[in-house]
Amino acid sequence: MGGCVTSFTGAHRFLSNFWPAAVSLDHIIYPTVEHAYQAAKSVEPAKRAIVRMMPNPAMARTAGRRLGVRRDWVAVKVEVMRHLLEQKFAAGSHLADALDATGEMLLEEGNTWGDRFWGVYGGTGANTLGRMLMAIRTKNRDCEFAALLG
Ligand SMILES: Nc1nc(O)c(N)c(N[C@@H]2O[C@H](COP(=O)(O)O)[C@@H](O)[C@H]2O)n1
Repeated sequence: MGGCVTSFTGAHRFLSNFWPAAVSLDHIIYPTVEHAYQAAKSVEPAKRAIVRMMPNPAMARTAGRRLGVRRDWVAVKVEVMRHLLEQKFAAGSHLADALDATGEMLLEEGNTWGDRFWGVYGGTGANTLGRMLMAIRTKNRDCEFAALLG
């Protein structure tokens, strides 16, 4: 199955970081990747707790953006995101199955909020989130193949 997912909406909403999925950050569980990613901007447990308690991911994002980021944030944020997404789409989970069902489709978080780092806005962007999801999709398949071979 080729083609392209150009926004994480509708049937592909589960690809968004706003989708409910319990993930762990430093042994604390967060309700969505967005909650955990935004909390990770700070190393202070009290600030992380404020983000974790937000009732929805949009509010977690707003709260996270007000934290003031840790000094190494730019250096670590991609690895933080990868760590969280690997949990969300852990091989064998129903979300991993849904990701696998996207076949060979190009995954792009086309967006209206101007994000050209994680997604694509106005036809351009690094699409870092989409590329990570496609890499996890491939990795999960490789693991499954390796397990079949024993
Ligand atoms: N679904 C969704 N709705 C929005 O309104 C968004 N802004 C996003 N983007 C997500 O925000 C995170 C990046 O936040 P920072 O710019 O680093 O503060 C990342 O998870 C994007 O996917 N998504």
